[in-house]
Amino acid sequence: MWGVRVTSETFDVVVVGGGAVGENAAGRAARGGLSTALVEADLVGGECSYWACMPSKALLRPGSALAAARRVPGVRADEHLAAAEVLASRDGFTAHWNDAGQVDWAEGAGLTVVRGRARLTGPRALTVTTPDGESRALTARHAVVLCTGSEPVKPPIPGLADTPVWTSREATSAHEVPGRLAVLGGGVVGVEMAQAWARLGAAVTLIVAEDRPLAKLPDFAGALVADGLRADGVDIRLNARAERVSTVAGGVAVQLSGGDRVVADHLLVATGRRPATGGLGLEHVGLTPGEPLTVDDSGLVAGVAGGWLYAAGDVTGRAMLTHQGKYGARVVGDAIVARARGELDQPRPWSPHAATAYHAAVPQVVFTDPEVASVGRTAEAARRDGVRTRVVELDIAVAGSALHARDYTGRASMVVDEDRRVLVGVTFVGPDVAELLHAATIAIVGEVPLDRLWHAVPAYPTVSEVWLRLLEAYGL
Ligand SMILES: Cc1cc2nc3c(=O)[nH]c(=O)nc-3n(C[C@H](O)[C@H](O)[C@H](O)COP(=O)(O)OP(=O)(O)OC[C@H]3O[C@@H](n4cnc5c(N)ncnc54)[C@H](O)[C@@H]3O)c2cc1C
Ligand SMILES: NC(=O)c1ccc[n+]([C@@H]2O[C@H](COP(=O)([O-])OP(=O)(O)OC[C@H]3O[C@@H](n4cnc5c(N)ncnc54)[C@H](O)[C@@H]3O)[C@@H](O)[C@H]2O)c1
Repeated sequence: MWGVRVTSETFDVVVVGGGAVGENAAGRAARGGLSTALVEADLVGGECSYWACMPSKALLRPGSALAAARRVPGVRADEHLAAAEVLASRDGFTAHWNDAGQVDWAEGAGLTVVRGRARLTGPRALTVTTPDGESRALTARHAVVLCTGSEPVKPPIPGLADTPVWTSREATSAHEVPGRLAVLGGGVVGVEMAQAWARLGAAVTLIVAEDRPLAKLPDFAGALVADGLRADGVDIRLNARAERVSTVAGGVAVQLSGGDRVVADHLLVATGRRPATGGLGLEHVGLTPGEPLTVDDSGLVAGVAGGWLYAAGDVTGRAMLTHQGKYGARVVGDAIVARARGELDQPRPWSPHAATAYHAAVPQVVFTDPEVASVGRTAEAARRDGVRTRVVELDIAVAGSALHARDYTGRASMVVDEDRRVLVGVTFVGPDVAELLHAATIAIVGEVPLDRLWHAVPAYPTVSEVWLRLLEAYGL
């Protein structure tokens, strides 16, 4: 092409997308001795580091700590959050949106970092358009791994497309506390950001389409989180449908069905995400742009012959969580190395080359106050899978919880596969329950029989004694 310099390079593996997931896939491939390029269009580290997990938790943690202190008898925690310092601390956690540290890590791990936007041009072949407009043709001897993440979905609400709104990027990187913030969507982003900004001083209205926030989780989770948000002054509109969004003087207005109108300085649209598969050249390898990439448990993309195209993370549409995507990426990287050595055909479930946990035990924490920590299947999902279930559900009321906080309010449930007498799902809701979760993940992945779990004695007086209460309530 006139005026455009084209260079051509070959690597064993080319990973497209340098988010947490791409970094892990590339890191494992390089560790296995394969020459590996990591192509990133924006910041190495991706969404999680700069506009998602890290900044959102940096915004939430000070409020959780202050609320926790206030719940302990005898602690005088009269102070308010120092918003400017919280925002400055958040800026530190995002390294001020500078990826030099992560590029250093990648190069230290032996990766070649390629800056630019990649698209497939055919089997094992890509073109990268660099920030200065040059084209680099990359060829992969063994594998291309797509780790391009996800993008926010905006529902087709009249006026929304023409109104400037916040996505999670603005909500996690804003440098001022808004006076009034409206949040559309009662999912994980919606509840976390509603609480973070409410505790930093914003007047927050949360617009929820269902009868409770977090509607994908067991009922009690959404109910307890709604109580927590209301205690922070969040105005929650349940069963609310946004009919029109418009710009008004000084902000944004959301017209709700039933006649109510919410006016705010900013509107955060938090109505879900979809895999980012547009503009990737998928049509050149027989796939449909815009659709999620369906993968097998070793990460191989379905519908592509030759066993060279892999994907991991949000782009697959499987659980959109950093830890889960990184797990899938480790599996992909190791599977590519094993296949390059001729050591792998079909991976066995639970082997290092099969991301089997996706089917059984995906852990997630919603970092609100109270926290929601869940792993495995809900009772409904297990029943849909044909599992004969029994659910045990109770309040978290043990010596450890009483000591942990005055009027500790929390609830726990476990879903038991009655035929195998093992756990298939566990949910905890309450202050600081996040760290209880890994025990549940281990019990589910290990398929620990309840009769053996009975011998895992929780220390006294910890909140973990709720495990004992759950097993007693089951009948042990
Ligand atoms: C507000 C918010 C909070 C969250 N909090 C948590 C949390 O606490 N815990 C948790 O587990 N998960 C959390 N998540 C989810 C988590 O952020 C994602 O699951 C995770 O970032 C997915 O990682 P990824 O590498 O697949 O995608 P991404 O992080 O999106 O990375 C994809 C990368 O690919 C690059 N890219 C895309 N297309 C191209 C191309 N053609 N060429 C080159 N590069 C390209 C992008 O620039 C990007 O850097 C949160 C999400 C949001 C929105
Ligand atoms: N702590 C964490 O692990 C964490 C935190 C934030 C985000 N995430 C991940 O990021 C992804 C995206 O999060 P999210 O909250 O955007 O998606 P989500 O799918 O969790 O929730 C989207 C919400 O928007 C609602 N919604 C959709 N259309 C609507 C409309 N027209 N009007 C009103 N409400 C509408 C849905 O009912 C749902 O409650 C999720 O997969 C989540 O797991 C994880």
